Amino acid sequence: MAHGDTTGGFEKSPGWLDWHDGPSTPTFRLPAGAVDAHCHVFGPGAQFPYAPERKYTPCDASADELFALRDTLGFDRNVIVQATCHGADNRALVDALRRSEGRARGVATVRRDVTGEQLAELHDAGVRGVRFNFVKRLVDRVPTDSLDQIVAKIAPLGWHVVIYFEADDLPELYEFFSAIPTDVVVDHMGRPDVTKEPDGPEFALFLQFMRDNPNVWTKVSCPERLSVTGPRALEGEQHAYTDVVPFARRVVEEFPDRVLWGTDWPHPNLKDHMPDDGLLVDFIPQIATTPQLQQQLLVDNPRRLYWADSLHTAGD
Ligand SMILES: O=C(O)/C=C(\CC(=O)C(=O)O)C(=O)O
Repeated sequence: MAHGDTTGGFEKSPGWLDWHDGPSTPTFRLPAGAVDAHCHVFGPGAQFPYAPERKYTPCDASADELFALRDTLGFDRNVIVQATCHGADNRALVDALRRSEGRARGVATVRRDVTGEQLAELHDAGVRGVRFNFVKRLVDRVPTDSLDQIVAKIAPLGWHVVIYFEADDLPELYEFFSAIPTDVVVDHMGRPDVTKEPDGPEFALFLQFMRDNPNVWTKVSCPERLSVTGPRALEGEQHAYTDVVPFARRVVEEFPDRVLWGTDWPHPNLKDHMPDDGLLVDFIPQIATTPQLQQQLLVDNPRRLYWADSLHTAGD
C-alpha cells in the first residue's frame, strides 16, 4: 500500500497533500530523550474509520509510520493528539499508545457523557489530556458549553486541557480560557497572523494571556502552517519560515519552562506545500537558540507534563 492511500472506502478530501515520503536526516541533533509533543495518527481507515462528523478526510498515517518517523528524526517519544477527523472515537489513538511501549502519551477528545470507567481506560493507555477544538472550520460547534463538565471529570486524574483556537478568537475567549483550573496547553501559539508585528496588539494579547495564567503552556509548533513568506522547509532549506521565528522565539525566551514543540506530522489540511520533517527539526535552533532552551523545550517540559508519573520508563 502506498503511503498516500486512504483505506476503508474513504476518499481523501480534494487537494489533500500527503505527508513527505523520505524526510531528510536533520542537521540539528536533538537532545537525548527529545519528545515530538504534537503529532497525529490517522486510521488506517480500514481499521479505524474516520468520524462521520469530520470536516476533512486525510490520507492514512499509521502508528507504525509515526514511529518510523520518530526514529528517523531522532526523537525518543511522541505525544499523539486526537484530530477532529476521528471525532471523539479515540480507538486509533489508544491503539498507537498501547503499541508504543510507554514511548507515547496521548491527548484525547471526549464527550461530556464520558464515564469514569472510559477515562480510566484512556489513562491506562497513556492519555494525559483532553483537546477542545475552537477552530470553526474544524467543528460544527465550538465546545464552550461542554468544557466545564469535562474538565470536572478529568481534573482529578491530573490531566490537562489542550485548546486550539485562532488569534482572532482570543479576545472573546480570554476570560473563559483563564477560568480553566487545570494546566492548559495552547496549540501553535494560538495561531498568530505573522503578517502582523510580533510587538503588535494581537500577539501582545497572547503573551499577556500566558503572563496572566501561569498554568498556560503553548506549543511553538507549526511554522509551516503559520508562515506566509517562507522559505519552505524543502530542498535543504536551513532557515525556513523566517516570518514565524520572532513570534516563537519571543515565547520560548519569556516562558522557557512552559513551551513544547512538535512536528504536527502528518500535517493535516496544509494547502500550500508539505514540509520535509527533517528540515522542520532544523527549524528548532532558530527559535530555541541555546542548548539550555533546547533541553527545556524538547525534553524537560514535555516529560514534566506527560511522564511525571513514570520518569524512568523506556529511553531513560
Ligand atoms: O494538526 C493540527 O494541529 C491542525 C489542524 C488539524 C486539527 O487540529 C484537527 O483536525 O483536529 C488544522 O489546523 O487543520
